[in-house]
Amino acid sequence: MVTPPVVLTIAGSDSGGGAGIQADLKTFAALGVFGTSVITAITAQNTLGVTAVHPVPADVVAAQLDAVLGDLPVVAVKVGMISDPAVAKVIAERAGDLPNLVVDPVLVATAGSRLGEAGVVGLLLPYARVVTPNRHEAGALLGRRVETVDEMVSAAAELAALGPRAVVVTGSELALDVLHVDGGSTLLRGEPVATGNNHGSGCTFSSAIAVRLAAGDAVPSAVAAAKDYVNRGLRGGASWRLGAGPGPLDHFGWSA
Ligand SMILES: Nc1ncnc2c1ncn2[C@@H]1O[C@H](COP(=O)(O)OP(=O)(O)OP(=O)(O)O)[C@@H](O)[C@H]1O
Ligand SMILES: Cc1ncc(CO)c(N)n1
Repeated sequence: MVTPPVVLTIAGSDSGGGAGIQADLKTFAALGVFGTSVITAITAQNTLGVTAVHPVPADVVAAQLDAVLGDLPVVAVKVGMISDPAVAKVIAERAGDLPNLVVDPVLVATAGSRLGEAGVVGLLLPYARVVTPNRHEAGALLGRRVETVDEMVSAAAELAALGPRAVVVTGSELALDVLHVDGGSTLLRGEPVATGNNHGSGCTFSSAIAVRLAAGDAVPSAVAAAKDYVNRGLRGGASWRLGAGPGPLDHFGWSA
């Protein structure tokens, strides 16, 4: 086999396996890249919720980053859960070594637990090639409500003005996302999937974007491919039962 591209996720661990680092590494494996990981926090979590969060100290995050970047040829990076400003600073200081940086603002888990702060995630926006908030996260970053499609369009443009080269405000169950890139906005319409199993959809989406950027795609085609991959994962997992709450996606096409 030829040497695969190396992609890095900097994120929190979800013990339930559906979101966070676990969703990211599954996405990387499914899409044919070699996944590496820097863990920012350990969460005790399942499909019903989060029962404990243990942040990893900033110096240990820095050591993980240096270990990966000092040895492996990372070509794209996804950032998920960051709850500590000192960890955001460690990442920002190494931004020059983090190509194709996709930042997924993780603020609240599906079941309602707080996992991050808008003020901390905001520190990373200037370094991002792509930022992928859902409507709620976009609203938290801007300090107002973002609900309608018009509000998603203006939020994407305002977030782009904070420094990232592109912004995707995702519409969750609407399957309608707004992409802002190169000064213009595009509506991305997907096929809505009727499913309760959406735990980790945002993690999967941002990781899949990083994979396509690693392959050299421009942002619009990377985002379109990621949206398609998430849609297949949601459809595949729509009728399985993994846990009593919102379950994970089918990352590997097992249900196809
Ligand atoms: N039920 C659905 N049917 C079709 N597409 C969906 C559905 N739910 C989410 N998506 C798509 O999945 C992608 C991820 O966006 P989503 O808004 O779910 O992320 P998120 O809310 O950040 O996820 P998370 O719950 O992991 O935080 C987007 O392209 C969105 O349109
Ligand atoms: C660790 C972690 N990261 C991200 C999310 C968002 O889905 C989650 N629930 N848990």
